[in-house]
Amino acid sequence: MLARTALRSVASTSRASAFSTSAARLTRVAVLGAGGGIGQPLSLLLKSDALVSSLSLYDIRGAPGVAADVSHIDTASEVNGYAADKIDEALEGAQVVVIPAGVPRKPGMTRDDLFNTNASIVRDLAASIGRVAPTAHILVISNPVNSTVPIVARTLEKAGVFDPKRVFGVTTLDVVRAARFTAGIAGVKPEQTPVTVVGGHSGATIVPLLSQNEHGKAISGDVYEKLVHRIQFGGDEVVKAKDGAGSATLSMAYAGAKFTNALLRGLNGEQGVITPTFVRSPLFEDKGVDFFSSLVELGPEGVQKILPLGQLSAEEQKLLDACLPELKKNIEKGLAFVA
Ligand SMILES: NC(=O)C1=CN([C@@H]2O[C@H](COP(=O)(O)OP(=O)(O)OC[C@H]3O[C@@H](n4cnc5c(N)ncnc54)[C@H](O)[C@@H]3O)[C@@H](O)[C@H]2O)C=CC1
Ligand SMILES: O=C([O-])CC(=O)C(=O)O
Repeated sequence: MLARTALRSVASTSRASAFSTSAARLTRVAVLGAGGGIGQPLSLLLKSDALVSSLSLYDIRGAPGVAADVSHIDTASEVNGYAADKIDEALEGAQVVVIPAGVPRKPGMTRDDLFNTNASIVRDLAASIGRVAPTAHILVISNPVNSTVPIVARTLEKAGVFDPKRVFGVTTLDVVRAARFTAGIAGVKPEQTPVTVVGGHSGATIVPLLSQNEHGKAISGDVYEKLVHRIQFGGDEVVKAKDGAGSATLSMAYAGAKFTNALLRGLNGEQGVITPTFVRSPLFEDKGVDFFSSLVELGPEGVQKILPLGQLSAEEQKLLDACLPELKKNIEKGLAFVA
């Protein structure tokens, strides 16, 4: 029952461009890293979201140009661009802050290899948010997500403004890939194969719960193994194809806009907005894993309810067992960086 309701709700978040306008509390959204490969198309998609009333685009390079460009689009929201020394102005009044700032992978690198560069970028941005927009909802895209989300949480905690209902790691691209790849195998439309993906956002920490979808459940043996591997390592596929020019940007912008729209609908009081996201979570606290991605119901204050995983197959239990120790290490690395 839970699984069925949850899957219907995930499917309901799949209309990234069918942005609802009714009874909307309009929202000021800031994008930090708006000049980058993800930031630019994400800003474009957010300009098309009727729930966004004001878009604040910030980057250490190029944000005013992106803002001027995007601002010509004929939707009602206002757009402003902010250069490197204008972080405070960019964050002023922001209710939602999306962070795709930081370096992407090159072939041969793991997401964890980005830690040395991206940890301090994310920590410093989180400190600015804590100071200027302490009640904003923060959506972290920058990798390694398994560590950058704990970095944001601990930085806000140190500033005395951490609210676990308002900090999210964006794992939507794993959900998008899982639906797409499963549909391809099943020969149906991706709307028919919503897959809940839990855990974290890198390799073995990505755990797709294929058994909870009727089409996913029918996939077994070698095809199942290959599908799980493709969902877990979909990012590598893009990194390899881009051959040194970066990682997923367009599909990530789509996923980022989709998650932002889900959050905005929840903030606006829409009922039953449920999607996986990486949050401070009690689900595996007893195993020392304080952040975990699972289905989360989004509401007027952000995280409204963290849902249990539901029934797992024997294969999924094995994947989860492999996920938890690696995720724990990634989380501890992030927390230790701030401490
Ligand atoms: N969560 C997910 O599923 C995914 C996460 N990513 C991650 O997103 C991040 C960004 O990727 P891309 O956009 O492809 O990289 P990019 O290099 O094209 O863009 C990053 C942007 O961040 C800006 N930046 C760097 N330091 C900054 C700071 N202190 N303040 C504001 N802006 C700053 C850069 O000037 C650049 O414009 C990477 O860490 C990548 O690994 C990428 C794909 C999926
Ligand atoms: O693979 C990467 O480095 C970017 C990413 O997180 C993804 O595409 O899932």
